[in-house]
Amino acid sequence: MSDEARSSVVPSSGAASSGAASSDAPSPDAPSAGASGAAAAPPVLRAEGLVKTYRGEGAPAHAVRGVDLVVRPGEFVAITGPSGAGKSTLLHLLGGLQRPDSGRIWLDGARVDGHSEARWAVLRRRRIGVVFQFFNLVSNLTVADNIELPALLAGSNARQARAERHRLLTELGLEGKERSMPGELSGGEQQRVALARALVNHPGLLLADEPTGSLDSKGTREVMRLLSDFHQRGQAILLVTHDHRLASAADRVISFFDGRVADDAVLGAKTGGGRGVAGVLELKD
Ligand SMILES: Nc1ncnc2c1ncn2[C@@H]1O[C@H](COP(=O)(O)OP(=O)(O)OP(=O)(O)O)[C@@H](O)[C@H]1O
Repeated sequence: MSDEARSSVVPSSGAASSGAASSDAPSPDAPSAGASGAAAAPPVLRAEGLVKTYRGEGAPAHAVRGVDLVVRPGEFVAITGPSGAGKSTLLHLLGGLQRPDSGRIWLDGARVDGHSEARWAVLRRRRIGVVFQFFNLVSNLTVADNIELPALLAGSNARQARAERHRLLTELGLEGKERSMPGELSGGEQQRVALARALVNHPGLLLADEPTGSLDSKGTREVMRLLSDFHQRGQAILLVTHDHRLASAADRVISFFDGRVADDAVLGAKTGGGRGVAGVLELKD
């Protein structure tokens, strides 16, 4: 079906994600070096042939029409595109928050698309951090508890969870807010707490769905600077944003349109490196 034709998300650097993997085993076709320099390391995330159609009362919405995607360790990839293009749906499929109609997903080389809800929940606790536009903090838990809870659930003891929470809050400039409730914080502060919660278990991949979408320009700058800092220290990030200025902080920008990849540009190949937060810092209120 032409509607469901697969759109290759192979980076323009020539790194390959194609080749139908036919088993649950880690895929043998290791990507070649990308512009980000993450040579032959296995992908942190790989997806093939993802399709998602919403079927309700009216006409079906073909949100994702066949997408292949590879994210390498330490890579910062932005997915940008107009409203309704299918960006959030794609991110939700990749994080196991929604199920594809068809297609396959690997995390660190292991097939995961057939996992139960419970196994996906474990993955999101340990190996994939997720941040959303509206923070999704637990409103009746303190900042400290919001961050420590996923660490405890993942098996850290209380001392380790406290130490990790302390390290992250310091790094994120939120010292002294441990006992605050989320509702007592600004939007930018709440998103920083959400980032700490997402990163407390050192996931290989951070999925961020419009993380600055409800922030003013100051909050946006703070959050983008932090994302950039974490990326500089090796964190792989997949950022969904409709804002091209924010996308320019990434190594690679995927333009999504009508459920398909319209373009996949490795910024480093063209410019000698992503712009980092430079474009973001120019944002004005
Ligand atoms: N739960 C749902 N039920 C039915 N249709 C949906 C649902 N969620 C999304 N859609 C439809 O799927 C398509 C893709 O939506 P999606 O939210 O993934 O796009 P998006 O690019 O993230 O948009 P935005 O930038 O506005 O958030 C749209 O046509 C949307 O109306």
